[in-house]
Amino acid sequence: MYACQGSSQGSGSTASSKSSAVQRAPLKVVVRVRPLLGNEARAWNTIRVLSEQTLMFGPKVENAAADAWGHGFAGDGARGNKDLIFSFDRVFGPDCNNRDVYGASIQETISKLIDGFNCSIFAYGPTGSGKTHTMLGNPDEKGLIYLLLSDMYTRIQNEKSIISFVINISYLEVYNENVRDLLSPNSNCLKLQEDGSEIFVQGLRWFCPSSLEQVMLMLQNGNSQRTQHPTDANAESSRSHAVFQVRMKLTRKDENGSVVSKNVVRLSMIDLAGSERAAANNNNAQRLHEGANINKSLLALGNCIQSLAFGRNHVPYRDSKLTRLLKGALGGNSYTVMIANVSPSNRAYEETCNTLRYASRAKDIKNCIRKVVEKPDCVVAGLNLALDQARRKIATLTAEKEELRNKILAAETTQKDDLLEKMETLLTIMKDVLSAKQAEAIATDLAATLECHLEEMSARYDEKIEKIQRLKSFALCGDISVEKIQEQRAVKCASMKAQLRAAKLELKKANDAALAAELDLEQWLVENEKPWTDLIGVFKQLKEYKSLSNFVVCQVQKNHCKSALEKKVTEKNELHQMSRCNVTREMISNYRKIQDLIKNNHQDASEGLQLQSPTEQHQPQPFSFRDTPSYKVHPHNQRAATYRPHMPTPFTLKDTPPRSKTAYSNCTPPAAGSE
Ligand SMILES: Nc1ncnc2c1ncn2[C@@H]1O[C@H](COP(=O)(O)OP(=O)(O)OP(=O)(O)O)[C@@H](O)[C@H]1O
Repeated sequence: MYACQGSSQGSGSTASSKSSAVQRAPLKVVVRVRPLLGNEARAWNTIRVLSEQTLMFGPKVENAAADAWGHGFAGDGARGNKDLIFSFDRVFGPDCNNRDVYGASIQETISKLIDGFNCSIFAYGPTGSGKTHTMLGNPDEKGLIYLLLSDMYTRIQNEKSIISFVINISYLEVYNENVRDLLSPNSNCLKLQEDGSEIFVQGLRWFCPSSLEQVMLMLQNGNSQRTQHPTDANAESSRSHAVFQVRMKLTRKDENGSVVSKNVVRLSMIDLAGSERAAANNNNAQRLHEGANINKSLLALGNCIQSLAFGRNHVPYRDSKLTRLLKGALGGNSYTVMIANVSPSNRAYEETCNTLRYASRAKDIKNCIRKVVEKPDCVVAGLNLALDQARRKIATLTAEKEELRNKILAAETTQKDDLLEKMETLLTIMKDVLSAKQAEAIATDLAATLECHLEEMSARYDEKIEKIQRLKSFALCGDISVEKIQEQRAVKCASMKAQLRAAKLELKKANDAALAAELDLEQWLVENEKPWTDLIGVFKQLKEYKSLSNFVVCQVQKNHCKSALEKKVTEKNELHQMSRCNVTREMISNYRKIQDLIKNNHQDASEGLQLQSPTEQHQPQPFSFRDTPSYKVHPHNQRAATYRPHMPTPFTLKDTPPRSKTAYSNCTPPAAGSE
């Protein structure tokens, strides 16, 4: 709705502007006496308006005739009989409305603004005296701000052929010595910055409304943000000082359209918080704190007014945020109107008296006003402003950059998580595919087995049928039993077929599942081409690792075989060794048996045939293994004298050649274990 200017520039649009001609302009001070309100029916009236410029405060008894509204005067009270006469630029009695006040004291500020002068209007007075009623009004009675802006827009419309206007507005409040932007309620407390004689509010937003309606809407929004709390004197008491500012850039052109002059003027409209007695706050801690701050700032304002009125060199503007903000309006370059609002009720006796005294003193303040003409050296102000804006933009951009960096970091983390999640999904799909493939393989195997089985069964069945047929033809077997057999076979065959069908169905399901999983995988791969490619890389690597591991396994197996073989050889050798030992042992035993036999034969011969004693007749040849039948002297190796038994054939007696009895008589057996 509003074009935001984004400027924090406060009261000093004229920072580097040069004055054309300096004029001494006294503060215009008007007093407005509000009527006694419904709840003040029994109150005494402390003010009597004498003329358009004078009033009497605390009139004496003889002057205390009932006023036009039938109220008596406080002349006969303890604090009466003062008969103080005050004169001001204008006095508005209780019968005057906002339009009267506007027409007689404010309307002329429009001409001053368009002529190039800064203007300030502020409402001053105790709580419940009618400041807000005067400045803002209500739906039935528009306030001075509305009336002034409304006239200004009409004037702008009338003069747009010769003057072009650019209007910016801002609205702030000073509450408990903190400055808040009422048009950006979420903003923090704002800081005041001084640039020479001018005051800037850092971070204050300026808006560019396109119509009077927009201005009033913004004003309304700002008012809704303003701090208000009920007090004894006012149910809707404003507990802050509100400053509404309008900055106008005026560009005058001649009949040819050439720029004649440029002015940047400022109109400040201030609704001050009302002073009050601490006792009137019912001892509420927050209200007391507020009241103390309000009173402190109003006291600082009173001191500034006093210093300015007495022409002192030092004006204590820095004593409060309010006086710092009003520096331009009080004693500075501004045509200023002070509206002192007072209540005629004797309940506000002290406050009214003080207000009238300060207002009277303020009349002596003379501001130095000069036309604010935008000249080349004003460019410096513009540049300062631009610099200020650029700095703020840099700060904003830096903050945005930081925010973006954080967002990118967060996004990266999320993407990583996403990728991991996708990988997990892929793994799950792959597992599904694998199990589907395995199920398919099992089902295929089962189907093949069943088919084979069925074929085999069918063949056997056919065979049996044939056999039965044959038996039927030749044997006694009746038709009925053959039929039964056939029936049983058919049942078995049907069950086998059913099994086959079920297996085929399983196979189909497995196929479908595999297909679906493959499709899922394909889709996933399309969606996640990159992680898939990466995965393929991983799989390739895995394949390489697998072939490597196969190779290692082969090597291990080979080694294993080798060691098994070696073990077998060792076993064989051991067996061989054992069998050799056995043979030797058998040979020895055989040899002994032969010796015994020879002995026996020899005895028999000696007894029966009267043979010569072998010792006498035949010296037996010493036993040599050459005599054994297994000994073979190779014709080409006559020198070989080593006994090499023919291992598989055990040595037996029947293999020994017939020999003379004496030949064995003195034989000695070979040592056990020798070859
Ligand atoms: N001229 C007037 N005519 C009729 N009623 C008035 C007039 N001035 C003030 N009032 C009424 O007096 C009451 C107090 O007025 P207002 O809120 O404007 O006081 P105030 O000075 O702004 O007080 P505070 O400082 O506590 O905010 C209101 O109900 C208002 O309607």
